[in-house]
Amino acid sequence: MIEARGLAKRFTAAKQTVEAVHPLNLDVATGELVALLGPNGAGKSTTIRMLTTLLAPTSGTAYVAGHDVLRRPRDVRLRIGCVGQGNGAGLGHRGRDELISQGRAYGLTTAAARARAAELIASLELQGVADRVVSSLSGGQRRRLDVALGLVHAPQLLFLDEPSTGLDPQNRARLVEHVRRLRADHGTTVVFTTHYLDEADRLAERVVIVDHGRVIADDTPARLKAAHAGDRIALAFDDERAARTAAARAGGVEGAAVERSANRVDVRVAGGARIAPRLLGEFAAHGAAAAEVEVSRPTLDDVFLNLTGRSLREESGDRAAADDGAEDEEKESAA
Ligand SMILES: Nc1ncnc2c1ncn2[C@@H]1O[C@H](COP(=O)(O)OP(=O)(O)OP(=O)(O)O)[C@@H](O)[C@H]1O
Repeated sequence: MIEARGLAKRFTAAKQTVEAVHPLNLDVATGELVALLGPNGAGKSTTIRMLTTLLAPTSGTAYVAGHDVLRRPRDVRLRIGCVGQGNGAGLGHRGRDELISQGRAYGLTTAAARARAAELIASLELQGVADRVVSSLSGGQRRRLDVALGLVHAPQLLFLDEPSTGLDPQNRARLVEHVRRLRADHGTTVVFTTHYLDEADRLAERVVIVDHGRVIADDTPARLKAAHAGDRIALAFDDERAARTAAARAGGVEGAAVERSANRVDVRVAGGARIAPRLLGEFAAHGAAAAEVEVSRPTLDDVFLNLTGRSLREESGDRAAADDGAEDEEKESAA
């Protein structure tokens, strides 16, 4: 469904060059549900904009839904849906009318566009919402309407750029459910970006982690966690002496990474739940009984931390910093 080879984008602005996307190879098979994950400014949106024909690559090629994004942008656009970071619907219009006009723009007859709008309203639970003007809708309702707009022409491939940003947890969960159902019911291939690591973990079958414009990992969430992050055994002791003894004992466990800070010890190791009871017994036998213990499974953030030495969470706060001072010199391909 997607075959990108050496796809790259360089922006030049105010005598500064930003390598937004380094030559990137990406294959997405039909029906896959793929998350692009990375900190602000990593190059996720730029990648999606190149794949959706909105931005011309500096170099490289990409076939999307069977067509070359540079040579056959129209054919690509007819086959894909794209929900960007902004709202797609006109604020003064009713959602249903927006859906119908979008259907007409894709060549459906008025009757077919009406039927399609009704179908999407039902499947995205927009009854009662679609007949109000867009400006009166909540963020979550608008986001669902945006997704519906992206689906009017029944695309084979749907791109969602941060679909859940700004939504409350309940609406995020609903959107995730809708995306899942979409794939189950229609076999739609979905590529989405997100800053929510738990969302990528729960929804995606495959996670492509991007950092500084490069793909640094690409696998299922489970395999990424197994390969790059162990379970975490967090321990607290009554005093520092006990913590030091425990850290030394834990250091003897094969493959364990141990960190101590005052009376706290963190052990990263595969199979932590199995290893923890044995360790606790060993600590106690050496006069260093633990006061508290917590075993947690790794997250995708632990994977990122392990790969880059930085936390995705620390970096996802300041969007403005990533875009700072960059004038827009991109070349938009004609609509
Ligand atoms: N039009 C532009 N002109 C100049 N630089 C740009 C432009 N668009 C993006 N960039 C730069 O390219 C890099 C990648 O940006 P991009 O928006 O693709 O990142 P992202 O991973 O989508 O980030 P976010 O999570 O914040 O949306 C950043 O350094 C950004 O400042």
